[in-house]
Amino acid sequence: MKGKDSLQNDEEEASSSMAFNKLDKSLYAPSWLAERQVAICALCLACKLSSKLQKRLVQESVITKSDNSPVSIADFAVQALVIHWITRAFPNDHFIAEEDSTALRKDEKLLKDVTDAVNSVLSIDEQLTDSEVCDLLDLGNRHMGTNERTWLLDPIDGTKGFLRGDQYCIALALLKDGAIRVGILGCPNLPLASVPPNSHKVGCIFHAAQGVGAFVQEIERGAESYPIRVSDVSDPAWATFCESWEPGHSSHELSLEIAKILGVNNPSVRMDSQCKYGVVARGEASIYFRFPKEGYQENVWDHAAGSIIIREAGGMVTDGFGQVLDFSKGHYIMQC
Ligand SMILES: Nc1ncnc2c1ncn2[C@@H]1O[C@H](COP(=O)(O)O)[C@@H](OP(=O)(O)O)[C@H]1O
Ligand SMILES: [Mg+2]
Ligand SMILES: [Mg+2]
Ligand SMILES: [Mg+2]
Repeated sequence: MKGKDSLQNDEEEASSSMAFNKLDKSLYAPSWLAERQVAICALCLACKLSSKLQKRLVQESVITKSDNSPVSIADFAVQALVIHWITRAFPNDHFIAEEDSTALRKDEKLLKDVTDAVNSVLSIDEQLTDSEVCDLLDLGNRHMGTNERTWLLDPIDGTKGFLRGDQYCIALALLKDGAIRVGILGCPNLPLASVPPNSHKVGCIFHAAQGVGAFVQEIERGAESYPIRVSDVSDPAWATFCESWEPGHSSHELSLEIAKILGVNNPSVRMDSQCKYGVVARGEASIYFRFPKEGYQENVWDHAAGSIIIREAGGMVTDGFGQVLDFSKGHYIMQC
């Protein structure tokens, strides 16, 4: 079964919509085809790089940031690579990304390792210099205007999982006119699972665009996309919920308490990163609970891509009070 709204079909849809567009602009909904194609290509390459780096992980190359969270060569290298790829196609676009070059500019060896890592997946004529890598990283800190096209990037989401050898993902979303329009999650360690005929394979990319639907595919350029839907379980007794692996990121006690009140019988699925959104979007779990400590402000790049994938798969993402999330105010998520 191939998705009715897969990337290939979008091409025809987009060209016929162009004619339609001339008649009535207000009825024309863009399918963000070029953005999705470029972003999927970027994440295919980035997943290849992160998988390589996860296999030869050297703990000494892990730095602790000012908020006590870890960052590795992979976080820097993937951010530079993805921004390089997106900027080539869309040179005027802006970025809000998790990392910057501060640590690398102070450590020659670390910078060289990061540049070597990025160049290991680029062709000979595309090789980047140390200074280009730093500049690309810092494009992630450009402030946006209200209507600018802005990509929200988490180069390695779930860095703790990545360092443990577990789940992590690369998360990219496009914000335009105050709303998330496109979301892509590259999940190199997540099985394709329920997607025949590739169910034995590990590694998948979830992607969605506003009004187009949500899909999953193998981590391969041009791979076929399959539509996904959230679970249709309506009785909480049959529901499965997922939550962070790290108890410091989300209270396991509180989610257990709420699950009991709802009458959920199944044990929780604990997993790092926005892979949880992917698992819910394809119906393998019904709920994702996240209860950080009081005062913690969630970053836009930790939820933007996952949110649109859930919404396009027929689900809902809100804060604890049922309010829709606002990704348009800078680094932090606000309530609408
Ligand atoms: N005290 C805290 N509470 C909630 N989230 C936190 C946190 N400290 C870090 N995080 C965020 O949790 C993300 C990982 O989510 P999860 O627990 O679902 O794997 C981290 O992303 P990074 O790994 O990109 O830094 C980080 O942004
Ligand atoms: Mg981090
Ligand atoms: Mg993150
Ligand atoms: Mg990160």
